[in-house]
Order: sequence, then C-alpha cells, then structure tokens
Amino acid sequence: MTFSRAIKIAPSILSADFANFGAECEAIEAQGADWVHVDVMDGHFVPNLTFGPATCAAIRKHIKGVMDVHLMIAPVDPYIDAFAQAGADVLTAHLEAGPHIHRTLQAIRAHGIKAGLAINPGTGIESVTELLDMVDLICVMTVNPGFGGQKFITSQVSKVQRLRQMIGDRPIHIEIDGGITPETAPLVAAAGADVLVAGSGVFKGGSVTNPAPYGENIRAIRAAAEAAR
Ligand SMILES: O=C(CO)[C@H](O)[C@H](O)COP(=O)(O)O
Repeated sequence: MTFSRAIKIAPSILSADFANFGAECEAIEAQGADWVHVDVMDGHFVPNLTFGPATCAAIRKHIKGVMDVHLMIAPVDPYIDAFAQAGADVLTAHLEAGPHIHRTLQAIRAHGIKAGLAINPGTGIESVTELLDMVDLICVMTVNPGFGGQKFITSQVSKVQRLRQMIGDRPIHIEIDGGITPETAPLVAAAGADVLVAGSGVFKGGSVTNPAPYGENIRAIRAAAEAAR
C-alpha cells in the first residue's frame, strides 16, 4: 500500500447481500471502490453480530485491492493473528476495546500490515497523541458503532479538524465511518479526511445483478468530497 491523501471510497459490506459477499466485493471494485471495508462485530463490544476470520479469508479471494478490516470486538488481542492471516491489509481496533491498545497496535504491525485505531463519537482525541507513532490510520466513527444506516453525527467534524492538525505531516490516513453520503462527505473531506467508509450510501438501489447504482453512488460521494477540498 502506497500512502496518499487522495480521497478513497471504502464501501462497507455491512450493507451488502450477506449471501453473496464474493460477488458483492467484485461488483463494488468493478464500480470504482478504492478499498473494501469489512465490519467485524461481536455482540459484546457492539450490540450486533456479523462474522469472523473465516469469512474474511473467504472474502479476501474476491478482493483485488485493499481489504480494510474494522474490528468492533473486545478483547481484540486473541484474534489479531487470525485476522492478519485472513489477509487484512489494514486491521483496525478500537481505543475503547482495551485493555492495552498500544500492545494491540504493536501486535498488528508485527504482522507487517497497517494498524488502524478507531475512536467512538464519545471519545476525545487526547489519548491518540500517545499513539501517533503506532498507527497508520485513525478511524473517526461518525455514528455509534454497531449498525449501518444511522444518521451522521455532525459534532464529529470538529474532531476530524483537530485530528488533522495533530497528525501534521505524518503518513496517517483519517478514515470516517458512518452516515457518509454526498451531503456529509464534503464536511469531512474539508476537515481533512481521506478514506470515506460508506455502507448504505453505496449499496442503496443496486444489487449484484444490477451493480450500476453502486458506481453512481461511489462517483457521487467522491465528487462531493473532492469538490470540498
Ligand atoms: O462500522 C459501521 C457501523 O458500526 C459501518 O461501517 C458504518 O455504519 C457504515 O454504514 P453506513 O454508511 O450505512 O452508515
């Protein structure tokens, strides 16, 4: 993965057809997705369940580009090896998942892959200062994690601005996750984000047999974000 601050659209397969993940991943990449975002939920850290490393490994075979795995699980450390072996290019853990986020990030990087740090809407960025040398991506949640299709929390935009200032010239991606549409993408792009995760905003109106709406949605989000820079 070469670092770039260009806008990247990362559709979340949380909004895909769960019976057709392989075809869905191929369809979104063919329609212009830059990364594929994979949401892992444990029914404990977040109030929803999705899937584990075996599903990620199966999905990996259908992704040509970046597989961006977002772990909404606690504890995290016992599962890092399995998700790295499943083929994650970026593996993101939550600051709130504990108990030792620094150790978690070290363990992710030890696999030679990119380490991501996610922060919930209610979490401040003070602790992130201590972790800047340990992360390749910071994921700012603009919804409370657990479900797709929620409303964007506008108060998070100033957090993105402050984070962008804190990061300076370091090669760290700022990813935004939750409620991204052509209306909200400009807010976070102007604030300094470069990776925009979108689930319902990409998959709405399309299907594996009718993937053209995926492309239209991706282009609309990208155009709105790029225009705001
Ligand atoms: O991590 C997530 C939820 O925890 C999802 O990636 C996120 O909510 C994207 O879905 P949408 O674009 O529909 O809001």
